[in-house]
Amino acid sequence: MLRRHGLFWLKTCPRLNVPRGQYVAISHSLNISIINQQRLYAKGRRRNQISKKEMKPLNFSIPNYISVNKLANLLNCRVEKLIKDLTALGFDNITTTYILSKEYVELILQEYNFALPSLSTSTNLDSVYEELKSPVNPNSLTKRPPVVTVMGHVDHGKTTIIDYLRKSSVVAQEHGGITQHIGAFQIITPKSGKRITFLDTPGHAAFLKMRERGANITDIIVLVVSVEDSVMPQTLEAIKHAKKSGNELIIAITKIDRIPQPKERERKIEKVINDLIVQDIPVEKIGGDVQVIPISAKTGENMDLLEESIVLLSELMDIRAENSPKTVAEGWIIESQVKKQVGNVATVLVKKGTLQKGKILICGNTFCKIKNLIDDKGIPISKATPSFATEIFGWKDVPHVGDEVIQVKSEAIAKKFISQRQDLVEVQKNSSIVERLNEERALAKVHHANKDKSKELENEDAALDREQNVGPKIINYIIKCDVSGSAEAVSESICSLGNDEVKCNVISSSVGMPTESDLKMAQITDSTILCFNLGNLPSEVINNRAGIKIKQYNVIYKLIEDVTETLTVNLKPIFEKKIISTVDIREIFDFRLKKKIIKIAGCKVNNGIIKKNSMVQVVRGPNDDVIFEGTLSTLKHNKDDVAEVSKGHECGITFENGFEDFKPADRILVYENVKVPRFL
Ligand SMILES: Nc1nc2c(ncn2[C@@H]2O[C@H](COP(=O)(O)OP(=O)(O)OP(=O)(O)O)[C@@H](O)[C@H]2O)c(=O)[nH]1
Repeated sequence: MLRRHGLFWLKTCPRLNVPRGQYVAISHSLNISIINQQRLYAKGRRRNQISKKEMKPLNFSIPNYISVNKLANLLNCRVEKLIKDLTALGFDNITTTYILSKEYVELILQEYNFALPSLSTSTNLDSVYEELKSPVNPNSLTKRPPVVTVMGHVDHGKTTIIDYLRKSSVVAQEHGGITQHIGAFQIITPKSGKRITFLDTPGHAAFLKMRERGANITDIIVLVVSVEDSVMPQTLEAIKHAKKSGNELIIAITKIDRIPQPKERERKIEKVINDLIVQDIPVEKIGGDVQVIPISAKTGENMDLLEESIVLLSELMDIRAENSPKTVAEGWIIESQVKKQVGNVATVLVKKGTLQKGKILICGNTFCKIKNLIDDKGIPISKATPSFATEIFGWKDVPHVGDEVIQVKSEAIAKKFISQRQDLVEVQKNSSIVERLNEERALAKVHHANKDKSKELENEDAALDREQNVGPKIINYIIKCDVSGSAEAVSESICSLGNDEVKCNVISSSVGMPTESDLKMAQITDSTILCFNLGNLPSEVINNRAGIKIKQYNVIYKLIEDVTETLTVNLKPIFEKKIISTVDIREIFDFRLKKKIIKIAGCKVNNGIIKKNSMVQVVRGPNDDVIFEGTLSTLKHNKDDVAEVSKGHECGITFENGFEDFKPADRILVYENVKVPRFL
């Protein structure tokens, strides 16, 4: 089990058939250990051998998320038993409020011998478009140009190299100087006449972003090191990326023109090489295969050598791809933007197949019917083959840099797959919320356990609820708006409301009517759904069965006012003492009750009324030092017990808990606790 973005990545899961990249929401602190997980799966395998006849039918549908408590209800078993069984299965620190994801519920149900209709599908965000791709046909692979990324420390000369290459290629190809920045460009080497594709800045950014996703769009990295500075922090960073990516490496030692004196130049170049050897770069000097080319991007010295070295290396690498128009085309977005007059455009680096006008591409949450293809010189082209970067017009929305592009047969198919992907995005969003909740609850539980061990015996949920009062009280909201701008504005406005005692927490904010999944999430997180500018809501949303509070607004200040009011109501109450009567103690009487002598305060009510259940303070001296605070035990008029005594009348008083340390001239202040209005 591998950890990934705080979730756990089930690499191989025999029963769920979870593919690489599929993850399930288990919190760090509450995860089931690897050993226990293996135990769970091993049990699962044995369970698979149980005959179908022995299986119990499942009479409910499995929700995406469910608390242990509710699962126990559905299974008609005691929650304590379910927790015990879950612990035996390997779940640590499970509480009744712990939220289980569908995948785990399925495992648990199998453990309980339930016949599941079919196990969760194995699609995830990374693989949702996989089935659109065509398998590689080794027979139709043809050579393609290498794709090169230039990396190195700041100011070491990356841009100057790229500028030199672009300009020289423009001049060489006589395209009249029309150049345009599309994130990648191609050169034709002067000697061998071979093509190389360079990822232009932000090639570096795109490279890193795609590498994060496990994709590798570069074949060769040119590591630029200034002869003057040698290896610097970002050089090390680039070396790290290069090693991790497994890309071939070529070293370009730049700015050699700055050291005209040959011997000094030689010495400096040697130093750079030695510094690289220290970093475990297998340069040719020590018998390795990493070429080192000293260059000047200013004067052009050895630039042709650098280009030819790249060609040579790519020849050795034998870089190939399918380029037939019949192959399903694939590529990567390396730049995207909205252009005036033409709309959404994106530069696609082609990985396989051939891009042509009219073809339909899917990418993230958008798609495109290719209207036009433009090359890096700004010239319209009829097709783009592997390793070419081309600007493509016709996207419905601007695709994201680093996203994969895949050809689809029709717009209908594109829409269908995008909708599937959006569902998965929703599921992923929810799993991270669930994970956060589980973690918060686990932390609260640990806090609770540390603070008061004796509470362990108490009802866990009740104790947990109390502990969750530690820190500010959190009021959860789910925001649904007409447009994303409003969703952001509402979310930002209400997030800033609150103080140390009570705070808003936006569980999610999105565009559109509240969905089934929003309602479920609101139920799990005890959230109110705030709808802004949505018009009439469907009655099944307003009258939802779970009783989730849905509030509707079309004026933002009204929404903020309402949320502020809710927060205010949730502020901890503050009470002030209000004196409603004062009573003088005049004499002390001894009263014999059975064998005990009891002291009675003989008093006179100065103002107001004293009642039997009044809260009082007994005060003494000029500073009204409080010597007792509490309630009365008895209140008598003459010898009779009375409920109250009013102004001007005498009475006999004893106090709760046997307090008798009063003297004549002490005073009794009768008070009420009055709630003080609070504001945020
Ligand atoms: N003399 C000389 N100057 C160079 C050479 N290469 C780059 N320079 C200069 O070095 C400075 C930095 O060069 P850039 O190409 O901007 O460096 P960079 O690595 O792209 O910098 P960042 O984009 O900021 O990371 C500029 O003033 C260039 O003119 C070279 O080969 N010779």
